[in-house]
Order: sequence, then structure tokens, then C-alpha cells
Amino acid sequence: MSLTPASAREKARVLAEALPYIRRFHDKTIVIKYGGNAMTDENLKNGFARDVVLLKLVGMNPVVVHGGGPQIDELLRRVGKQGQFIQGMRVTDRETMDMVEMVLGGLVNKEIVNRINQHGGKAVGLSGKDGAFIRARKLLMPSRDNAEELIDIGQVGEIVSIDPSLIAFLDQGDFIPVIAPIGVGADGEAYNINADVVAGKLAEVLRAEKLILLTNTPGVLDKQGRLLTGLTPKEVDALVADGTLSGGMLPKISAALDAARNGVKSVHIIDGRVEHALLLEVLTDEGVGTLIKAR
Ligand SMILES: Nc1ncnc2c1ncn2[C@@H]1O[C@H](COP(=O)(O)OP(=O)(O)O)[C@@H](O)[C@H]1O
Ligand SMILES: CC(=O)N[C@@H](CCC(=O)OP(=O)(O)O)C(=O)O
Repeated sequence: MSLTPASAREKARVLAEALPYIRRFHDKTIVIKYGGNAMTDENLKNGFARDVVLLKLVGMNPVVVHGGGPQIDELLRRVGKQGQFIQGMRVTDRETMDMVEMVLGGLVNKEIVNRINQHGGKAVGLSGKDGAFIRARKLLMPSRDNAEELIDIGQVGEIVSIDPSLIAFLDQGDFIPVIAPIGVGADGEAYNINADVVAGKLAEVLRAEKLILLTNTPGVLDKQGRLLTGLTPKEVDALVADGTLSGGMLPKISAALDAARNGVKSVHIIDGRVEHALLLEVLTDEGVGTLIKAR
């Protein structure tokens, strides 16, 4: 296929525009949360894998944390169970936990690993049980109506600690870590952790330059459905209080805010259904999605 002079110039311009970003982010850690809702068609999944490989090849350290909520729901449906969420967290009984581990640690994790490898990367899949690098304990969730009341939602975990050494070790060997959001308790029991929470905490612990949360909306939307391009903690509080933010956006926004407050330099919620959303965010002047500010 031959390029017209104008489209050749446009391609060259885009490549040249990437140079300052490649320099700025060289050797920097970029944590990418790949939401289950952004894993839609083959084209997008391959595009994501290619983008991650490209970031690695130009000298950055991408670390992928994936979700898989819709994929877990699908398996639950097949066995006649119905997924239930409270404040964006899955109610996880023992049987559901087994399925969460099968889907996240098995199917979804290995599919992403395989795709990255097919595109020339060296991906390694992990869950928090590997090297016991994500330690967790049972989450008791404060009720939204009465903060004194704690809700038991089963095997859902909160993070106690993350050991960054395993990830650092993989980075140094030019591997791309791909992490399933499962934590391990003091007695070796598995905990289901929201993937946004794992990505946020990991970005903090790794002192990441960027945290990018890829989801299935253009970013955070206001009540009229318009994109909010930047949000301060105060603005987030107001959006939670008036009900503009709900469901899966609640753990996402709180993980994003925590990361921004705890030193992650830029935190973005972007649309993973847009082809090459990741490259647009990291390597171009294009503003995409919602930037979450520390103050
Ligand atoms: N104000 C809002 N702006 C955008 N999305 C919102 C908002 N409030 C709730 N949501 C919901 O949050 C969802 C994203 O969270 P989630 O389903 O957990 O996605 P992911 O699998 O990518 O983590 C959106 O699809 C949307 O339904
Ligand atoms: C406790 C909890 O809710 N865990 C999530 C983990 C997967 C996840 O976060 O997937 P997405 O990013 O695709 O939503 C769940 O069971 O669905």
C-alpha cells in the first residue's frame, strides 16, 4: 500500500511527536489496569497487546494488572449462579472464590500473557499467591448508610502489603508482568480483590510514573453524560455524594485518588474500547479520558 504525501507526513508527525514522551518515560514504570469490560473483540485485544509490547521496546516498564468481572459473571451464569455486587465489590462465597481464581488466575491471565508473547513481548503471568507478593486480609466494608455497620461480603480481600521485588526482578529481565488481582491470606487462603485497588496500590509501591485505568466509558462522566477531563478530590467527593458515580466506578475512583495522593505522578481513567488508547495516552499530546488530580 502506498501512502499519499499528506498521510505519510501525518504518520511522520505522529512518530516525531512521540519522541519527548519516549525520553521522559524511559525506564519509568507504567501500571496499566486492563478492565474486563475493555477486553471486547479480537482486534482490540491484539491492539492492547501490541501497545504494551511497543511501550516495553521503547524503554518503559509496563506492568499490567487485569480484571475480568464480566468473564467471571459468564462462568457463574453457566453454572446457574448470579453475580452480586455491593458498592462495586463482588459478594464472594467459597464456591464463587474458586471460580474467580479459575477465571482470573487461569483463563484471563493466560490469554493476555499469550497475546503479548504472540506480539513479540515476554510476558509472565502472576497472581498475588506467586511469591506471596500480594498479602491480603478479609475486607469488612463500611455500609454507605451507616459507617459503623460493617458488611461481610465473603472472600473479598483488602491489601495488607505488596512486595515489589518480584516485579522489579521481572522488569530487569525484560519481562512484562501480567497480574491477576488475587491476594493470599495469613493461612494461605485466596482473596478476591478488586483489580482497580490492586493496580492503584501496586502503582504506589512501585513508585510508578503513571497509572492508566482502561475501562468501557470515555472516562468519568457527569450526570448529563459529558466527559469530565480532570477531577480534584473535592469534585470526586461531590460526585459520589450526589450519586453521579456508582457501581464499578466507586472502587475505581477511590483507587485512582489514593494513588494520586500517594505519589503516582499521573493517574488516568480512559476508554479501553478505543483502538490504541494506551499509545494515545502515553505517547501523544492528545488528552484522553479523565485525569485524576491529587488536590
Ligand atoms: N459517572 C460515571 N462515569 C462513568 N462510568 C460510570 C459512572 N458511574 C458509574 N459508572 C459505571 O462504571 C463502569 C466502569 O466500571 P467497571 O464496570 O468496574 O469497569 P472495569 O471492568 O473496566 O473495571 C462503567 O461502565 C459505568 O457503568
Ligand atoms: C472484589 C471484586 O469485585 N473483585 C473483582 C475482581 C475482577 C475485577 O476487578 O474485574 P474488572 O476490573 O473487570 O471489573 C470481581 O470479582 O469481579
